[in-house]
Amino acid sequence: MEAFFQENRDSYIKQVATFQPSQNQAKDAGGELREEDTVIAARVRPLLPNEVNDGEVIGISVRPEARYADVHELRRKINGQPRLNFPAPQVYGPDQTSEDVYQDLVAPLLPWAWGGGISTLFAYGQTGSGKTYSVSELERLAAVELMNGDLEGNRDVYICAFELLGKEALDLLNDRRKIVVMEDAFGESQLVGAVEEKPSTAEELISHIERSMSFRKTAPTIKNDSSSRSHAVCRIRITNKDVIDAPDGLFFLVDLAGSEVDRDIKEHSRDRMMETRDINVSLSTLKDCIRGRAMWNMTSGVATNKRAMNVHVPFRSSVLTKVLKHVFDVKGNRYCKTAVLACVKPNAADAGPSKNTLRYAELLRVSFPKTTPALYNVNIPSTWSHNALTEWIERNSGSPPISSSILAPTENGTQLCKLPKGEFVSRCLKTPNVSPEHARAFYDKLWRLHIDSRTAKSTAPSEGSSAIASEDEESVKLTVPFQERLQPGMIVRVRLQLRTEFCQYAMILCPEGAFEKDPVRREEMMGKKRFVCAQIVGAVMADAYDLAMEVKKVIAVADMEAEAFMEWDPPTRYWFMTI
Ligand SMILES: Nc1ncnc2c1ncn2[C@@H]1O[C@H](COP(=O)(O)OP(=O)(O)OP(=O)(O)O)[C@@H](O)[C@H]1O
Repeated sequence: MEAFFQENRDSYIKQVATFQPSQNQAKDAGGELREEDTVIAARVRPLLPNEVNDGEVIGISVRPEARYADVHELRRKINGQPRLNFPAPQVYGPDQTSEDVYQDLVAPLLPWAWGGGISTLFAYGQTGSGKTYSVSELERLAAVELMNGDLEGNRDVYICAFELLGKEALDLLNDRRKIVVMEDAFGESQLVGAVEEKPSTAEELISHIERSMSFRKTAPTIKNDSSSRSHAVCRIRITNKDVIDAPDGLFFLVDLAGSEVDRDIKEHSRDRMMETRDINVSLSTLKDCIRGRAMWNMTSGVATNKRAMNVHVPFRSSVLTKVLKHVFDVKGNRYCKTAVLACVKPNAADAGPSKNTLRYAELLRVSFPKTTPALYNVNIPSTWSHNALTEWIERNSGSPPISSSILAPTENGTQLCKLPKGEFVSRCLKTPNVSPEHARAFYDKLWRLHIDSRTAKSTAPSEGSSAIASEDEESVKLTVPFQERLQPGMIVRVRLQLRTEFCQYAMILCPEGAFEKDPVRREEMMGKKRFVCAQIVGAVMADAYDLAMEVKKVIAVADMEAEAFMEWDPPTRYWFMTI
């Protein structure tokens, strides 16, 4: 190939320089960069000075405005014709800086993690393509933004960094000591023995990042190319001090092992072959997980959720994806934002591996045919437009009403349901006089409605019927005083001393006398308008209630103050107040 390339070198250079894309290829191929939860981009690094000195030739041209990378592969029969065009939401060429990449790719991930969500950046590509260079620059920029930026709120930031080499996980902030990756009793991935630092300034955070990188490069026990054989993971954990029960935000920056499949063919050492096999398995599993997760993100927000139900994310198939369980486990119900940066060498000699890198990146892209938006249904938040959502917030957020313009300034129903709990509650708290309990209860209310709408059988109205009919019926019901609507299962607020404590809530079980055998006496008892009720007591969890069926009391309607709305939460087996 070398001789073949030398023979055709001049013709190749000429053809690449005069290459004109076809009309189709010249069109803008990208999608909306910021709207998607998973963004795939490519970065082609410059030819390095030593490569120029060695007479290497550029074989990939980038058209950022058309969002294409053209790979010019010299082949025996097709003389230097472009072989592959890579459409991506964004393609960065040698002239573009890490700041450019940061602004498009990483800047949107930070507020998401800051608000309690999960964000991940992966750098993929062959050895020497610029993965470590890009990730380290992006990490530095992110560190400055996190510690000195304009992100609002009271947060603590923690960092840990580790390397996955074969089946081992090594702590990059602790002399490459082994750490154990295991799932705890709650199904969370834990890094047992990993050191987590708590920087208080951007400089400290950067120095931890640099320290972890230096371990990767200079550890004496490992071979020179270890960085291309291991995945390096930097995990930034962000705790929300304003909303203490909100899940921590997580930001993973992952510098993946080099992607070339056949590098160990020459060496034939068993260990190396196994290592390569592990890397290939992990990169292939990663592809399935990123695609699966993107598909879940896309489909779980829509009314017909069959596709979301069928999505399989095989994160247990490799150590890398097991470590990143938070990112991929759809049972966690937390939405993730992911960016993948496919790093590419510009060299003509590497056109083959570069083509594979771009193909891999292309495989990560998930697109669904555009469908007509689902019909508005008051019970399905994913069908709510921004206006419908605004109205719903105003009518359902209790007293004082939560400001819809602060909670959801631009969002529609699907987007608000995806918002991490910490961010949702923090936004609610910006409305004066809204308490954290109020904000949390409102979050739970929306989230439960969303989950119910996803798990319920299709509740979409049949053709011709009004989508808001059920709401209308409920509204009519609510105009009748609650005393005239009393029925078993209804929860009421009472002004009685029920057990030892002053308990305010009880569930109606049946009218007093309902089981009386003597009809005359039954008639008399039922005429008294008294009901057998079960007491509802505070549970151990905040804002949760338990139904104490064993503590029954007969309560007169006159002692009932109002109807109360509580919702049964199957996972916790408690009742929660509906606002
Ligand atoms: N955008 C860029 N601008 C200038 N130099 C770059 C750029 N990207 C990478 N380089 C240089 O290219 C070389 C290889 O980059 P880097 O080490 O990041 O590759 P890598 O893909 O991480 O390789 P490995 O898999 O072996 O770790 C380095 O010398 C780096 O400084």
